Amino acid sequence: MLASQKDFNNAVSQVKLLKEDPGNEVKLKLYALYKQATEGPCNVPKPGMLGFINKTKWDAWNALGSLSKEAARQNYVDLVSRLSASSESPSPEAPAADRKQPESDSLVVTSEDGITTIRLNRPAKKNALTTQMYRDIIAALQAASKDESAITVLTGSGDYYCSGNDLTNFTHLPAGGLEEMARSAAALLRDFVNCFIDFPKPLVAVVNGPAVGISVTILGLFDVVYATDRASFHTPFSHLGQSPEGCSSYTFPKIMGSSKAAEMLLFGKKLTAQEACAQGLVTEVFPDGTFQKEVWARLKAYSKLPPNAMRISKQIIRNREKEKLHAVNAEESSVLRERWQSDECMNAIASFLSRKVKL
Ligand SMILES: CCCCCCCCCCC/C=C/C(=O)SCCNC(=O)CCNC(=O)[C@H](O)C(C)(C)COP(=O)(O)OP(=O)(O)OC[C@H]1O[C@@H](n2cnc3c(N)ncnc32)[C@H](O)[C@@H]1OP(=O)(O)O
Repeated sequence: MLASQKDFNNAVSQVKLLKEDPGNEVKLKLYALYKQATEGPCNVPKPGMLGFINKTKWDAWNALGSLSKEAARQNYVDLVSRLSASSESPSPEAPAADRKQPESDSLVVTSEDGITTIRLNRPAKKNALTTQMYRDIIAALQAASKDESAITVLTGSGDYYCSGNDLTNFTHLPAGGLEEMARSAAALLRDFVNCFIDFPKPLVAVVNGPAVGISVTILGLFDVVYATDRASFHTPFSHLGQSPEGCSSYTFPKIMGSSKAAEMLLFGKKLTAQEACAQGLVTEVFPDGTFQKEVWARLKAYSKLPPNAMRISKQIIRNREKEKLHAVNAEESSVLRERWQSDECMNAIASFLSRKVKL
């Protein structure tokens, strides 16, 4: 569900309480989103060249094009909540030794040689993501964005990279029932994906085996994806009565063209590593026998490059897409919230859990 008028009004008040000046670029973004949320698409004439400040503000508003008032309101609320969170964080640098360790053993975070590695560590369950793991990954990414490492890596332990959402997440019904469960799952999903959209450093996926569901869709938000030739890429959303997330409804058609994206996202076509590389989802495929050695040697060399230059280059490459990605994430999460309450979805999960169906 998109942010309400009340959420928006709260965010407008919160901006005035920020402890740190967010800088001109962010203030311009806030201005543009505020205008779009309250007045809709830019509808006033472009100021002349002499009114430099007004022209800059007009350009920022106009750049939002036909973004709906609701999506602009949501993006404004998200931006303010990120600003509030970062202005409350105690220190800009969190050295690896001080890093808060994840709550569960299913995630292991290490920092070495300029690389922070976030490892999914639930091999007996093919690294399926529990609710706690989503939360731990959010915390790990937030810490990695501020630590001293140059590059951040996500990878898996064992023979799988990740089998996607742990389908038993949906079996623990809270007191508010299915509706409440879908609401909180959508909120968690949105926060999780937002962290990938906003991650400021080079983000690399080291895909050590098959990948399913959300672990595949978020690959479109990584900067580089290295895969073993044993990996496969599977998004069986229709089989599960669900719909795409991780911004894949936007990134996949952009990466591979709409018909190849449709075959994956609508029909659940599973790609081999070589196919995923040919489609542009994977950067490079390595033979399984030498995968770890080759990939880590390469990442160690890259981690010695000047970190600020890499951050700034990433910013240039990604920034103009960010608002769009936040809007896509909000929409996908809201659609899934409905899907999770559907019979199609509940039956599919029940079938998996009763061992009748394997994907
Ligand atoms: C309040 C609510 C919180 C909500 C949390 C946030 C929600 C965000 C959700 C975002 C939407 C995400 C969507 C997706 O990711 S869709 C994809 C979901 N994944 C699957 O459907 C994969 C299901 N698994 C399989 O089909 C097979 O297990 C697999 C092909 C992956 C492997 O088969 P294989 O035969 O090699 O191995 P096993 O099946 O024997 O697996 C070993 C054990 O691991 C368990 N397992 C594997 N995957 C999952 C999974 N995704 N969820 C739960 N459990 C999983 C499997 O059951 C085996 O367990 P046992 O040894 O106990 O039998």
